[in-house]
Amino acid sequence: MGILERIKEIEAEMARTQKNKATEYHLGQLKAKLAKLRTQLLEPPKGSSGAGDGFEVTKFGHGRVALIGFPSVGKSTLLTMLTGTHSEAASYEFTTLTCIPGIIQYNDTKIQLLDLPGIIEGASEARDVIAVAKSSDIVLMVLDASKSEGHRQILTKELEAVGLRLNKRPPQIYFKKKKTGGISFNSTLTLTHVDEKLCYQILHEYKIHNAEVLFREDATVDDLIDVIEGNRKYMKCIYVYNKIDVIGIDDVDRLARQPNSVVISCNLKLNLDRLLSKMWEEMGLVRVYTKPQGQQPDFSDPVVLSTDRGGCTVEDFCNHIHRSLLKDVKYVLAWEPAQSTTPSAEKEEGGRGRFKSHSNAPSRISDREKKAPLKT
Ligand SMILES: Nc1nc2c(ncn2[C@@H]2O[C@H](COP(=O)(O)OP(=O)(O)OP(=O)(O)O)[C@@H](O)[C@H]2O)c(=O)[nH]1
Ligand SMILES: [K+]
Ligand SMILES: [Mg+2]
Repeated sequence: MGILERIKEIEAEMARTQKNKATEYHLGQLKAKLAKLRTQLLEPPKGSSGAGDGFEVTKFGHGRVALIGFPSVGKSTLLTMLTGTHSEAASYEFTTLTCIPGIIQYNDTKIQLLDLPGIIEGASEARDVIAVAKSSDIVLMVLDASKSEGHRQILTKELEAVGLRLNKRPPQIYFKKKKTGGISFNSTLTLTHVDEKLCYQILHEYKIHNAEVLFREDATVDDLIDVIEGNRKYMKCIYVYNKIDVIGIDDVDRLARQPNSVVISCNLKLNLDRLLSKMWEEMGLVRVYTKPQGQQPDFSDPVVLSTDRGGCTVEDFCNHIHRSLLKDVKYVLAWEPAQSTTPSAEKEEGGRGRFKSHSNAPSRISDREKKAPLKT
């Protein structure tokens, strides 16, 4: 039996098993079996040079955003609107068959936007699409506002099946395999989903007999499996409801109020600016403008750091300029614009912007200070 059939079989068994205290252990075991099979499915076939890079395009700019969605929700139309790069759009499904990159210019930064083929439920060909999604900083899940709201759940489930976790943080479970000593199971609080026996059973399924497990939150079996698998990718996702021009205002209002959601219409160019600002916000990019002594800073060419990738400390900034810079840095003058998205020279010169650190301490900055966060 192939992996896909075995997955189907386990899913069917899970569906017909009633959820209660008595079946809890059996269901947990099935979940672990399923997770193992899905991981196998993601592994490149033996002898190949690694699958999943079929759609890969070169990274460009300060960040990367992938458009994921069912066919014909308007991904290509959106790419064309936001980047000016033409991506064929049409009323038939699977108009887009490959990955098409475009560049969004926003807040003096360049963000790479990737248009991708539509995903359909249960299609393992989605592997290339998902590999590209995993390589990006955030995902825009494009949804058709006029279609079933269930689409969002279906797609989320599809992505979860391949190890993507959207808008979730990694479970607070410490897990370490050991050579000897058996299983040590501990928790810092009362657990309501997982007990020692269930944990042992899951570990047994993975043939792990020596390990340290410490629950720091009331996590579920699924969380425990995610931690054992160790290959999950935690990503931010914005749910983009397109085509609001064809639905009523009450529905628009309801969709707009959902968490992490933005409603838009490509056809009527509605709310695209809101989408861009939300995207920018979620990417956690920080601009640092350098100022030569006695001159105005160049406000068109910032050094762009990311709170999610790499970090935003003085050290990160120095390393960004040149690897050798850090050891020579004696002090740093940093201005922070007060709540302004576009810093103005006047604000800085007038001293109204908050003068942050090290201004009165032109001595060698400590390693700790080099790790101080830059927030601009
Ligand atoms: N009413 C309406 N139609 C739209 C909007 N945006 C896109 N469309 C239409 O939706 C259809 C599909 O658009 P595409 O951009 O090709 O969708 P896609 O998601 O890229 O589709 P695939 O590449 O096939 O997966 C086209 O006929 C578009 O004109 C919108 O805001 N409102
Ligand atoms: K289409
Ligand atoms: Mg398309």
